[in-house]
Amino acid sequence: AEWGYSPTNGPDVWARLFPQAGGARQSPVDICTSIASSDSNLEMKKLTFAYESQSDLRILNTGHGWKVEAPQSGSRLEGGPLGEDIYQLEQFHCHWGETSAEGSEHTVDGRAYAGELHLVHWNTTKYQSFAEAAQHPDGLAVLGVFFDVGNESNDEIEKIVSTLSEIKFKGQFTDIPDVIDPTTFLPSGLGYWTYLGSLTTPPCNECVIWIVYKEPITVTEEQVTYH
Ligand SMILES: NS(=O)(=O)c1nccs1
Ligand SMILES: [Zn+2]
Repeated sequence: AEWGYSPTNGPDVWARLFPQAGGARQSPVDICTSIASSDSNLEMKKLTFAYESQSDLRILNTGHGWKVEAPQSGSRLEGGPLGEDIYQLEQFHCHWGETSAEGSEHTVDGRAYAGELHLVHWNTTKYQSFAEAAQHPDGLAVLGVFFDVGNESNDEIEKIVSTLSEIKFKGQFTDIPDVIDPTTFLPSGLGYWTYLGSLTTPPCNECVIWIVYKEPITVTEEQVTYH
């Protein structure tokens, strides 16, 4: 039985097929800004990231959005809530909705954004592979960036969504000819919320250190709704 978002295969029944979905640190969550506490340690150990630019990345229609496979041995995400470990980019993907009124996974004080980009990294200091890292509580680090709908389109996102007409069906993939630099997906304001959570889709492993940026990036309606 394929998991999805309908009443018979959606999040409320995932725990039947994927036991971890019934766990104590499940994502996504609603971020209640009034009870989020600031942590001076995080300010001391700044979160730093370094990405390579890559071309000919493969993009996949996951059936729930798009996913770009982007294993980058030269990338590094470290500091902030990540202790002494170095995390490496594995892939990035997007969650969106039928309309721009909803689509993000995390919400902020009950408010959903039009979509949410996830940059998925794994702990290469402690583990030998993405799959192994996903079995440990500090295995993955995912950067979440909210999409806000506005008048200006995002050029980097355009390079990605312009290929979607070639992969209309689940399981199809194609190459993105353009050079993609993941750094350009990040907002200018680097304030973030962080918490210990899980993969937001099955198998919902409780292995993710979440880092959700406060500032959304702006995209156009077309860039964040599937037709
Ligand atoms: N949406 S997520 O980044 O938590 C994720 N789920 C499965 C692999 S990566
Ligand atoms: Zn995701």
